[in-house]
Amino acid sequence: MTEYTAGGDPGAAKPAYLIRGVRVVGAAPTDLLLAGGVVAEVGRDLAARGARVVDGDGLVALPGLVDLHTHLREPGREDAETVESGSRAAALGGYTAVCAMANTSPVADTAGVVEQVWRLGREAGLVDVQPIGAVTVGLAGERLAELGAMADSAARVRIFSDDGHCVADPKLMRRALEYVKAFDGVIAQHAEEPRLTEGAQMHEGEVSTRLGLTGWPAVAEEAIIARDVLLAEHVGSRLHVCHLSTAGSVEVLRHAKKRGVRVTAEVTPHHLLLTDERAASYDPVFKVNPPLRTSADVSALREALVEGIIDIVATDHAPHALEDKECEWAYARPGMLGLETALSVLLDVLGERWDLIAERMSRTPARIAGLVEHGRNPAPGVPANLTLVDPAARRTVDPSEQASRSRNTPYAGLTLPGRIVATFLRGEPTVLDGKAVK
Ligand SMILES: NC(=O)N[C@@H](CC(=O)O)C(=O)O
Repeated sequence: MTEYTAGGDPGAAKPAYLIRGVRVVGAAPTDLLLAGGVVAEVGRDLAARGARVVDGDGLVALPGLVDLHTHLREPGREDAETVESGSRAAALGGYTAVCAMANTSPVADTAGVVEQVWRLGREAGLVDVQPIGAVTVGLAGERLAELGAMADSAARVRIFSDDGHCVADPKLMRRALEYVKAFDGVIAQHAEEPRLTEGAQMHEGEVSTRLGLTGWPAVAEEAIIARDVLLAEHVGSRLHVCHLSTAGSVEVLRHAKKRGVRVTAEVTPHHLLLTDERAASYDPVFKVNPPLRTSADVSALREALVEGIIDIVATDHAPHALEDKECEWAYARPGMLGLETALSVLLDVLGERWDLIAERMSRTPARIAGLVEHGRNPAPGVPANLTLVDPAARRTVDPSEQASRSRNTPYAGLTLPGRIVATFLRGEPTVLDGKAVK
């Protein structure tokens, strides 16, 4: 009887894996044989034939998670994160692909920088790292970056974003939307009208008034989304809205989708769980852009995610070095870690709605990013990118246990459901028994 291996040169053959008795979304427990980089067989009581056996009893198999919004900080701030440390954090969080934001130093606004990030991702080999290119040179909002050269590069960039900054100039935004149509690209907008958020420290509302901190009004986000869906409709191009955070934004999006505008949107785990009341602690770990909003916003975001008005969950994983976070609120950088806790937060927020979780955290983000190897339910012949979750486990978040180089998780001390037991990238484990393999 032939022995299963991962294929290729027999001398260098990688072991095959047999996952026994795992629950695949929407189906009864089954065995999954991973060999040759793909799911080779699905069925009951498969013979191991040399494959390494993983006990899937009580576990759920999801298509590997896909994050459309990750800050990896390399090049430039390797003290906060590297492509490798961020990739490891992602794998431990159940991800098999992440899209790396362009606000590095130098900015990822040329073919050279996006290729560098892409190559570093391949070398780390823990998740597929798909670089996002900047929309404007140096994120300065003045001139379009080399979108075509980045699209034609080895990194094959399809998503462009000035995230951290809004493409505020409507003429430039229109041009960018027009330009990317040629290769079915998408502009991912950080929706923040800068004139309305000058000096802003937190959400503008009752809590900011009480604390005496300058507010970031909801309308600063909603006004840009309203403008951009109209521009996207006019041009017939694809718009993606980053980290949507207000109830009003949901209504604008609902209207745009009803009109058939080609718009998609993401929400972060933290905007689904935390509110602006956290700012009362003056702990800068809760400072983020866009800011934490009210409980009414949180409810609206949850409903919109279930309904599909919001298409996906994206982490906005934003690692920051200690000196950028352990300081006075006003001086702290905005941003929170997200990769290693996202699935647990979603289980807490949605409960065990596995098909919905697979849709919002894997299948749809893969489709938006054009990552055809990802976001597919395990079936014979499908690339073996998947993650195994133990839904019965609970864990208390400890910042010192994060694989990220940074410690700025807003969930420290919080007990959350679910644990990632294993992650497979093209049939090879990046995480086994809850630990990174390399
Ligand atoms: N989301 C954040 O709070 N921070 C982001 C950039 C940004 O959107 O400001 C970062 O890069 O740190």
